[in-house]
Amino acid sequence: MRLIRAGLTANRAAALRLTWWTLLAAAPALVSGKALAVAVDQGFLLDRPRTAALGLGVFALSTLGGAWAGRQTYPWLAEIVEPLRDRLLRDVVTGTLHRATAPPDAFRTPSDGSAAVAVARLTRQVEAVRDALAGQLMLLWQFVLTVAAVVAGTAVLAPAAVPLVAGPLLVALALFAALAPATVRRQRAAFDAEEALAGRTVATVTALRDIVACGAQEHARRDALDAVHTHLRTARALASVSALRRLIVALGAHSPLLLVVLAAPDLRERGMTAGAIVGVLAYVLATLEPAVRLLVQGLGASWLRLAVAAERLAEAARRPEPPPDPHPALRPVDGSAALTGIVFAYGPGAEPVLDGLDLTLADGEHLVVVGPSGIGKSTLAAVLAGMLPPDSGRAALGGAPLDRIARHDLVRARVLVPQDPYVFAGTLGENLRYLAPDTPDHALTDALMELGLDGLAERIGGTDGAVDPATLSSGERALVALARAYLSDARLVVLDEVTRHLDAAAERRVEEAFRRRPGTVVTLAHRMSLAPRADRVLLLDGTHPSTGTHAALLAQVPLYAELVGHWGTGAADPGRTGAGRTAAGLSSPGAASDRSSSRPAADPAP
Ligand SMILES: Nc1ncnc2c1ncn2[C@@H]1O[C@H](COP(=O)(O)OP(=O)(O)OP(=O)(O)O)[C@@H](O)[C@H]1O
Repeated sequence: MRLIRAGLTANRAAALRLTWWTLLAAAPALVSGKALAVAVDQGFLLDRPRTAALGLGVFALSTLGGAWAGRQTYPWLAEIVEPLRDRLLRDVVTGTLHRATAPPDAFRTPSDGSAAVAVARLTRQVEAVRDALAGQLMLLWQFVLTVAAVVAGTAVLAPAAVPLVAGPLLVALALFAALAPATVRRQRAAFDAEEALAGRTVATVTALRDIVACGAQEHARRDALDAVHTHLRTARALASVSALRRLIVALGAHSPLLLVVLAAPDLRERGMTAGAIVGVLAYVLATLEPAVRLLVQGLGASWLRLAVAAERLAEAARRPEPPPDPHPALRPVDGSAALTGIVFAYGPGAEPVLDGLDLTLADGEHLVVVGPSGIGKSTLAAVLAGMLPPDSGRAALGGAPLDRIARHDLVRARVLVPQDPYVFAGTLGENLRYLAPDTPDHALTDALMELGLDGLAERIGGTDGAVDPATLSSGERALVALARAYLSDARLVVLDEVTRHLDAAAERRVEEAFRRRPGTVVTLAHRMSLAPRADRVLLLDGTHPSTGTHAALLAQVPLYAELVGHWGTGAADPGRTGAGRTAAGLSSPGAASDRSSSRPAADPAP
């Protein structure tokens, strides 16, 4: 019922059109009595065959018109029923699959053990419910309007006959409504008994050999007979309800006929014409009787079947309550980060790239990560950003463990700009607003100036100008990606060697822009030039990572001094020359205060 009500209110327009066409389809019921009365009173009784034929012709034409109007109701009926069917089907399939995949102890799995079979069976049941629902809805609609037409027609033709027609009808309908709950109960009991009997029979037949082997024939026979008797009892109870339904039809449709015939002399004395009485009889016999019979027997039986089937489908649509999450999601509160004992390897048998790494970052701190090429800087960046889950150890962002942060919160909390940043075809504004769609125009303009993108913006016609990624230089692509990260809400920004695409001046400008922006910045550096200006530097050397200020590392870590020396002498990127890697191999433990431990430790800073 809830589903039907929801369907009708959701599609008011279709419900109104359905009412309109059903009203037209019921029109013959209204016209038929009057047309017959005219044919009798002014045709047959006055010996005017043409008038009689005219009256009968109107009757026939109105019937044809009613049939045509009846045909128009179906598309609107479908408009109401089809969405209901879709919804029911979705709920039932979802509910079944949810229960099938729920933990076995918490929820019952489908009895045949196969969700696919259960879904297929329920889908067929939904189709049956859809058909039954459409039929019942139509029946109910037509009944209400037909009865209204009969009562209105009788009131016009022979007002004194209205109580004779409407009185028994109302009593019959009241009885029908009062009996409905008991009938539903009996129908359900009959359904259950039938299913139990079928189940018992299948079980007995499939276990026949075992039953004979155990000598349990008598027991099996008793069980089967019990099920048969229960089925018989419930079927009889249902049959008695069917008999009552026949009585209701007799009361609602046949007794008015009898009453009008018995009261005919009296009605004649009170001024009713013979034609009017024939008209009322036509209303009762040709219109009211079929309508009541259809309602009580048609609606009665299949509505009950529908109610029981819908009840079962509702049970199938029930979704298991999700078990309470023992680890509810957490949100990062700031841009701080903490890595503790991080071990990460690309594959089960592979040598770990990060092996027991510790690192803590305060909110707002700027860290530069240096080290030879291939040492694990990008891997560290991906672990820090929650893109690579570590094999062991704990990673936290803003006080929340990374694996407890919901995806959408993580996306907002941090941004990683990769070595080869991505620019998509679209306007410059769309590219820059990608992570922060609500950025106002003035903030966009400020960011362009801050990062040195104003030249590009001018060239392509402002932030609404189209960006063609293929025509941008790698430096411009890097700047677009950097500006995108700059405008985001992320409190942790990780820049993976992206500034290598920029010249030293542009790199400095970007660095200063990010200095003014609130939040933590981790820069994986290809040049040592960034290190002296960072709050801290992390040197990855494969076995003994070290952190500290540039000055402290320079003084205490030979590898670091070597890297800076290479840079100072104008050598190419030491990481890429391989000099760093060699130096890493040569460096001795204990060179810096936090390198003395045998366990690699990036914290604390000296
Ligand atoms: N997807 C991957 N699958 C397997 N091994 C990988 C993968 N990505 C990186 N590696 C290996 O992990 C190690 C660390 O790589 P990573 O890219 O983190 O180093 P890096 O210090 O960032 O290097 P570079 O400075 O050259 O970017 C390297 O030996 C690399 O070959």
